[in-house]
Amino acid sequence: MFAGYMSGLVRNHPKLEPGSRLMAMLQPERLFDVTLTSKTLWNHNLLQGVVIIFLLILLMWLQLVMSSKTKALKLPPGPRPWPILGNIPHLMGYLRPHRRLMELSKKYGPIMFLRLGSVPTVVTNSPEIVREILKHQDHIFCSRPSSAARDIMAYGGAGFALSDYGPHWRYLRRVCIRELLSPSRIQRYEKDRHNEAQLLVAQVLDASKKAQEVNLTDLLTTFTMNVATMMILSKKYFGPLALDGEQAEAFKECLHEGLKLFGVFNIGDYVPLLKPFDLQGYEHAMKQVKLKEKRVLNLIMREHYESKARLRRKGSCSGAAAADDIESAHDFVDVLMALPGEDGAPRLSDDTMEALILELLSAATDTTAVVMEWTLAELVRNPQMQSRVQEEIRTACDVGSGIECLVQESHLNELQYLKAVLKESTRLHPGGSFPIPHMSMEATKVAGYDIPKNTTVLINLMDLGRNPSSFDNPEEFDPDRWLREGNVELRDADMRFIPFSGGRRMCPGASVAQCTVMLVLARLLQAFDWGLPQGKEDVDLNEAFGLTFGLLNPLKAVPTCRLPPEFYTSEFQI
Ligand code: HEM
Repeated sequence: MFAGYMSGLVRNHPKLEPGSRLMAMLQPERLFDVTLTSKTLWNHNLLQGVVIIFLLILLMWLQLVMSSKTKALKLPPGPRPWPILGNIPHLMGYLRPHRRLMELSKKYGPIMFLRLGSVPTVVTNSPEIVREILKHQDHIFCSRPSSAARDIMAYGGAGFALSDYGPHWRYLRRVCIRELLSPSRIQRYEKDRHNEAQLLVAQVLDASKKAQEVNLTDLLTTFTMNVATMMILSKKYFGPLALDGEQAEAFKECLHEGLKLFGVFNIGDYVPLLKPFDLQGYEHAMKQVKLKEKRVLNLIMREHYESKARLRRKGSCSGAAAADDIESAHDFVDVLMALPGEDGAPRLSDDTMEALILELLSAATDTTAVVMEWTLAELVRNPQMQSRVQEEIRTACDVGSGIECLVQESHLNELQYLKAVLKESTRLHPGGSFPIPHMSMEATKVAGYDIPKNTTVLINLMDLGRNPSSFDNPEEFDPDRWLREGNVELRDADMRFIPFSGGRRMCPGASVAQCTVMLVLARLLQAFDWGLPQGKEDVDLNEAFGLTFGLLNPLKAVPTCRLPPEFYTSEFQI
């Protein structure tokens, strides 16, 4: 969520020294990602320039007043803030700010205080501090900071992933878990996951016939997108057998652009006096995305309203009761529409439903795809581990006489080594750089330090999982460490790594995500041996930086069929 930090600002200057970084930043065309708005502002509007300078002086004065107040507090250690920009210059020029924060944590310790513009921020990489924040003081650290992205693209946080903590969040989260993410609901969509996974295998086979290597990143993203839309909208948008190509393209585009913009560092969120000027042009871009989102979501809502109306007409013609309740809902959107409010009115507004659909799709797709991508990347570079997983699958699926059946969700519990591989992969390569930021709802103390009200909390997931105080040889990919510990489940009670975060804001999609990831990994490994493309000696394990946290370069690998031909064309239905 907090991805993209300063990369958007000084993307072209990764090697600048700290002093020159600031100078580069203060040059308007570099600081503000040359856009139409910035050009207009700086080149043609002297008056606005004067207003900005006046506002900056005002801000400096306000900061002086504020800092005299916070001097009385014992804040966690951190680099000394600059006027107005606070610690923003300490992060500038780094393409991967989570790595820069790892460096700073080495200097300042497990809990670090940064002032990003005017936003107080705590950064941690320590399981003790994480437990303090997400377990013992979860009731204090469970709200979300506001941002232009939330206000513009996410309907002001009308869904629940980005909403402030309170009754609205509680109600929507409960509905989503009950109607979409409970064990019985997850089971209901098993057939869709099975079919999509089988189609993925067929696609790999197809792609491998055309070119030796396969772009797994693309295939996995399409797969997760379809699984999510089938679950939420009962409609498949992408790849073979998909419906409505035009709508799919529009959908893909706005989800993709939206996620990208959620990851940028929008200076107006941190220096509020600059907000009205939209100096980087991000807010303008967000408004454009919002228009696209609205068009797609309105269409989805209209289709659902029309199908409800058709059902109602059919019901009244045949004398049957109108199909307007949760019991007869066809998909999750129907459920949302049927939630009872006061006096028979619908409980949720169209905006709230649209916000929910959007955030569930965004939360479910890229995260799941990148977790699969990293795990496969590790297995491609570790052929012995790959063979061990395949042997485990073969044993679990053995139906006698050396014949293997297709691996199903019912086999997944037996695949302990695959679970350990997945766990180790998410420890080293979490789905995102930080969980969605939390915000303190009142002033408190953590590890003896004062934490002011409205402090944003960033848990550096990669740094946490590689903390040498938690693991021996933390940089090494060693799935056996979990077998030695005797726990291959993704939840770590000590919070030494938290792929799904923890506390009341913990990812509600964790179970369906694990089941989907395990199934796809098992299918792809049962069906194929995966090798490096010709001429490649290793997989490039550099991570991209963004809202989610995939490989910098798409994962390409060479599949070789392992099983008899009929396996690849087996029936889709189970
Ligand atoms: C492997 C895949 C996934 C990973 C790694 C992942 C990870 C996360 C993380 C780290 C958070 C932030 C929690 C926090 O704020 O402390 C989160 C929140 C969330 N996730 Fe996931 N997630 C995954 C899949 C899914 C799926 C499949 C869904 C839904 C179908 C989903 C829905 C959500 C929602 C709605 C939130 C916001 C929760 C709230 O604010 O109360 N996620 N996820």
